[in-house]
Amino acid sequence: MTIEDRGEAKVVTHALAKHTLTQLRSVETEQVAFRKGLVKLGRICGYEIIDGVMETAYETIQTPLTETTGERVVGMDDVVIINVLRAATPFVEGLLKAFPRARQGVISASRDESGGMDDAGEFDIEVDYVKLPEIHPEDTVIVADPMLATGSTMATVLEHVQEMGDPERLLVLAAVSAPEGLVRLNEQFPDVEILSVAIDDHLDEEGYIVPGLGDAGDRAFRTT
Ligand SMILES: O=P(O)(O)OC[C@H]1O[C@H](OP(=O)(O)OP(=O)(O)O)[C@H](O)[C@@H]1O
Ligand SMILES: O=c1cc[nH]c(=O)[nH]1
Ligand SMILES: [Mg+2]
Repeated sequence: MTIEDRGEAKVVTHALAKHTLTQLRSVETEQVAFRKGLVKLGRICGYEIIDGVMETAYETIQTPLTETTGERVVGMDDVVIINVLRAATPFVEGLLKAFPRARQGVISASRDESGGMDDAGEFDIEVDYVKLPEIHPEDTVIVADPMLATGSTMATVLEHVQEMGDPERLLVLAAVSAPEGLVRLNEQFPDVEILSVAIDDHLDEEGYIVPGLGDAGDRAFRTT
């Protein structure tokens, strides 16, 4: 099993996930490699969710030669993936390789960085576009965003997602999380499972994760 429960979050410890995240962290990694790295990490995390979070069931099948027992992942057709624009777009592209039939939602939510963090360590969040599917009781919902910093964006997104229904599992998937964001989400959304490839050290005074990987959206989209 390459998912470890660290209390505040489950951590994806697969060697290829760590390797890929290290490439993403490096300042030498330019836009195309950065974007491809996020796609790759999304695919690895998708496979890890299948292996470490979802369940399998046995069933009898007929091969061309004989009847035998096979194993299938339960609920592959009941997966919903939410793309938090914009940095999650390549991450979600990778996740979709693991869950090609997922129903998808899109929400544009981003930090208003003009006023900085407030005294509580939070940002105002601008929500420009919301298109989420209905969520059913049997669903596994994965809300993907590579960066979980103060948790302001994800808290806003989760409020919108919860309005769409009550799924069997609600997962937040991040590449890098800060302790501050994990504390906030665990307090505000105790039933949400958080999965991250890394839990970093702290946030700097501008709300960036340290050591982190910088601004994921800017690096993937070549903006400043
Ligand atoms: O936990 P928080 O403090 O809310 O920070 C995390 C958010 O910041 C980044 O998005 P950003 O606002 O930079 O938007 P972008 O994806 O368009 O770059 C990131 O992709 C998260 O959505
Ligand atoms: O470190 C951070 C924090 C928020 N958003 C990012 O892209 N990076
Ligand atoms: Mg950004």
